[in-house]
Amino acid sequence: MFDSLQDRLGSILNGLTGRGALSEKDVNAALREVRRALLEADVALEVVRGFTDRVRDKAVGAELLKSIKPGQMVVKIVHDELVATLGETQEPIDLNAPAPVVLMMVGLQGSGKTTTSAKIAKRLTDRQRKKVLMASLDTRRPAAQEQLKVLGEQTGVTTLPIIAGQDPVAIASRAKEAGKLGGYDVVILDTAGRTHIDEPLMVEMAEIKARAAPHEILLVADSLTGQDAVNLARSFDERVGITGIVLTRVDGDGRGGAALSMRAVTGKPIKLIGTGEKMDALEDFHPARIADRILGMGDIVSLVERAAENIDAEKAAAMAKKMQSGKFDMNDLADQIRQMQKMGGMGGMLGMLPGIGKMKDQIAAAGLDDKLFKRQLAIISSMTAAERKNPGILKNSRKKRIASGSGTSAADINKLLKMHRQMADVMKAMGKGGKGGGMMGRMVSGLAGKMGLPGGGMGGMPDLSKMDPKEIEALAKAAQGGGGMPDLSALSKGLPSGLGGSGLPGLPGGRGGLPGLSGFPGKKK
Ligand SMILES: Nc1nc2c(ncn2[C@@H]2O[C@H](COP(=O)(O)OP(=O)(O)OP(=O)(O)O)[C@@H](O)[C@H]2O)c(=O)[nH]1
Repeated sequence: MFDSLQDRLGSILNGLTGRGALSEKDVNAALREVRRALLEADVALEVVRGFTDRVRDKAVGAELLKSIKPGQMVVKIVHDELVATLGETQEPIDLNAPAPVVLMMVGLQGSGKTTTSAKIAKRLTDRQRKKVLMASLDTRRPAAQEQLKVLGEQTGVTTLPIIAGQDPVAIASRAKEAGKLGGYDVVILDTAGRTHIDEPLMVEMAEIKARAAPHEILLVADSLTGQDAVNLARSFDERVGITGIVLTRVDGDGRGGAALSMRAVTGKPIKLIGTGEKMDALEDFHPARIADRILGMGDIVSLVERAAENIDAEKAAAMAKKMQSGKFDMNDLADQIRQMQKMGGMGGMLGMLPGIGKMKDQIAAAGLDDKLFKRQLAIISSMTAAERKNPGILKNSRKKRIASGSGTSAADINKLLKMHRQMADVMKAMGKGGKGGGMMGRMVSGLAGKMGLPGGGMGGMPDLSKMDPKEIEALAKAAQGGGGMPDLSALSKGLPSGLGGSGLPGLPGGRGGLPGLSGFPGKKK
């Protein structure tokens, strides 16, 4: 399964992984090969285009991680994009409805509908202890109802007794009624197929749907038919409305085009895959596992994931050092803001402190949420590299340009600059007198810990109780006024007694550059 694609992608990406540097040209050349490989695997053209475009965008803009070669990064990007294309998460059959839950199986003749119905029935019986009733609605092919009966006997699943001459819609009604009366959890309706989609088939499906009110309509499609399977899914969805797809004969499909295109083209999830003729040859469709199988480079993917985690911790440590030396430019400020965003913004950060979680709504209402960070980041990214390094050179005319470039006002820019100046001052002051990285350093490494990264103290939260009260006081004083950051000294008044202060927070302090932490506890009793 996916063998040929695995071989092709493997050799293309292997050619990249060993190299120390990659140019845009290298990436483009590799992506051309990837594109060809996907097309040869019968992946839909529109899916291939979107896929390679997104990989290119991400690969070109990717932040290079120390200890990771650029090619390895590309492998990870391709992997993630495969997972996204396949649908991200596994979607099980949904049985969340009043019993009996009706599953309607639709598809063309010979796609594996009857076999799959029995496989699903067996799985629900064995794994989920469901009481399942199966009914064949195929009155066209003489042996069809008998075939399901035999499979039912084989798997120990009850089938609806056959009444000769009854039409499909009547059988559907009878099955549902029998399901109700017999206390069944699930009723599976195996509908008739055709060699191709035609009007009578669609009319019949619509009538059965109206009568049986199925909770799931699962299209059974043959993986080996590639793009035809995808087009079939689209047509069935338009006419009948499907809720999911079961792809059969995946065991014989070396190309995988249907599996890869289905979700992106139809928007409907592949829920299960058939991997053989035996009754237990049915597997959940896990996008991440399928991507692993297609790419066969699991080691590299997890290597990059680990490195990305470490880099955050390293960044935090480097930031602490920078702050100590007082070299804190607009790039560093942007990094800080991004860190805060990662933590879920001001609300998210405060939510980690005991007793403050409830204030989140007030913080959001006061506009101190992500929007503020976004505005601040927009301002910084509208500056030139030189301005970011040394914001002191910004003239009023440039401020106006930046304001219009970032959709803000000159006042916003002044606030941000003031905030930066004050933060830099505080860092410098703390760096001189500070020990062990200063408060901000500890805060940063504390936050890193909270994110599950190495280097955090006290379960990751900045351990304010161990901090020198003078340090906090100095920071708070220097931080008053200016800037667009919230003044936490006001917030802290609302902290429960154990954390100092009383009464409700007077939100927002608003003028504070850096959060005024004066109200935080100095030492624990
Ligand atoms: N290798 C393999 N064979 C399968 C799979 N699913 C079904 N088959 C085989 O495909 C053949 C046709 O399956 P059926 O279940 O009879 O197909 P159907 O869609 O019900 O066909 P009609 O009843 O004619 O509409 C059978 O021989 C199955 O054993 C699968 O996942 N892998």
